[in-house]
Amino acid sequence: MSTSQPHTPKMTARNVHVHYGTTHAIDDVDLDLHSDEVTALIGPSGCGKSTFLRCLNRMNDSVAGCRVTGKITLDGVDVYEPKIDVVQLRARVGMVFQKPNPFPKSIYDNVAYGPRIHGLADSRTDLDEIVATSLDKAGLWDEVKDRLEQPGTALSGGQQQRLCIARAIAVNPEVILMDEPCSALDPIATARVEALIEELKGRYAIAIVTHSMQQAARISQKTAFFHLGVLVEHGDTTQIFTSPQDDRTRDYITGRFG
Ligand SMILES: Nc1ncnc2c1ncn2[C@@H]1O[C@H](COP(=O)(O)OP(=O)(O)OP(=O)(O)O)[C@@H](O)[C@H]1O
Repeated sequence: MSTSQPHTPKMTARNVHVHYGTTHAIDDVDLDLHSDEVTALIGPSGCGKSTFLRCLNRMNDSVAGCRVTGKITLDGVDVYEPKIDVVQLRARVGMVFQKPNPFPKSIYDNVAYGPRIHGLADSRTDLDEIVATSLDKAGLWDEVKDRLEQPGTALSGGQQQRLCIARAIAVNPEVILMDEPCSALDPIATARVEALIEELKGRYAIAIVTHSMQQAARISQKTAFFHLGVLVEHGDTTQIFTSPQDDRTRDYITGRFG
């Protein structure tokens, strides 16, 4: 659960640069993520949105040739310090991907997997409770409660994405990173996931990469516009969409490029 004061950022990024070999993918980015807030990361293809998102829970660690410099903190602690346990970090800073990726296991075991490896349940009853609560928070419980032993992969795409969100929630994250979570979903499933993000924002700091300006405007309180690896502009979503300060932001949100 959040330990930050409301005005204290949950996560901070300062002077963050990312290189893939000789490609400078992120160039001196500063950004804060706050609890109780959704931050949308927008910008044209290849501008570095996913790269930046993946730095926040060190998903880039395993990418060959990727080098991250600068400082990223969670509750004031540098997440790149050698003492940081990356498995614990990724439980605190969970991730939901573009394509729903349930494990080839039952619905129950998909959600129970994290709590089991992190020792969060003392008994089967505890585990049952965590699974039920997580599925409920993810808005999926009523649809699956009578078929928890069926494979997660047998659900619809939208249900699978909500299962992946339940899986992230099950280990009590403080931050949830979402990389285009609705791009593989139809409009109805998208609306359900957006409604879920709206409900979840009271409990977690959420950062979401999206190509949809409408989605960013609907679900986020803060918007960060990236271009060629640079964070061009960041602020209240309403301000970014109604009175952007930079011509590049204005051109992008009005559809002149991207
Ligand atoms: N694994 C990788 N190896 C080498 N270069 C990479 C790798 N991943 C991304 N890049 C490069 O880093 C830059 C930023 O890519 P990134 O995927 O972060 O952009 P993006 O804004 O998320 O794009 P999109 O909206 O198309 O998903 C691009 O130039 C891309 O080619």
